[in-house]
Amino acid sequence: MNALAHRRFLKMNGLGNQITVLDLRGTKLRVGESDARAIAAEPRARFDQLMVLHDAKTPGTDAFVRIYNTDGSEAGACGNGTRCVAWAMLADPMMGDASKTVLTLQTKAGLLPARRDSDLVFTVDMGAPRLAWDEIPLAEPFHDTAHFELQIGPIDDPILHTPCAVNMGNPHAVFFVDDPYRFNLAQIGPLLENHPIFPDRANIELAAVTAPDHIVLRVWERGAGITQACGSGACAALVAAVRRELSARKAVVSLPGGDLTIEWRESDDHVLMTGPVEFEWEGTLAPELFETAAR
Ligand SMILES: N[C@@H](CCC[C@H](N)C(=O)O)C(=O)O
Repeated sequence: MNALAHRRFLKMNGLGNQITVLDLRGTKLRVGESDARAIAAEPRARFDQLMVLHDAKTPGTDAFVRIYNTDGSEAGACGNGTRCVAWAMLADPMMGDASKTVLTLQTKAGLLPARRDSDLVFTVDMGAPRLAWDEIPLAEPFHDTAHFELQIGPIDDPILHTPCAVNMGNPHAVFFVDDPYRFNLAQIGPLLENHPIFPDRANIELAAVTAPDHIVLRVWERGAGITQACGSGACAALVAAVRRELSARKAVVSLPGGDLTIEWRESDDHVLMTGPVEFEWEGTLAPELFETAAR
């Protein structure tokens, strides 16, 4: 039997971004790509991102977190998922430590300190954006990653040819448009995500700056498709808007699932994301899940 069978999971969401939290601390268990895909296919455990907690690897951190997309691929950061994990580790009756209000998670992209602001609202320090072409990464050495030319045959709308690239623990390409809702994101998302200029693929953002402190955003997520919200995408959109001199360093980013407040702090270059979480239910992983996936 798959060793993950019968493990408890928490089903949560951050602004409708579907998050499942699985606590494997104190074990040597690991989630493989096919395990992640099997869990994503289970209606009660279904996720856009699976946040898997492992024992901390570094002194001063509370857990090492591996992040999986629905296609089984791994991501370096997940803003909405980090808020959900923070809730689980601070407030869940089984695994939470209610005496604490702050914690630091480590992912393969770095450290993510999180703070509980109120019952269901958390702020995550998403770190400093990485902006050099080879850090995003891009396949070609563009000097100005804030404004580079992207040729894409089947898409003839010139507005979709000049993105701003930002790495927020994962690669993002932000396209500034008049109205994100006028585009067929399901059609253009996969074409842009898999464009050869993005060797690690990319999350695709359509952003409209409606005021210096307000951005309307839709996201096509690498490995997960259209989601109701993407925390790192909201951070990338704000950073891109500042780089293009379109917005202030602090703004509300409105996604289909709701609003995040994002600040790109001048003092240390870090990006702070504040938003809510919602606990939906808990369950245990059924053994049949993995048997079906193995066939
Ligand atoms: N929804 C997330 C981002 C998840 C990772 C992304 N799909 C990737 O593979 O880079 C968020 O809230 O940041």
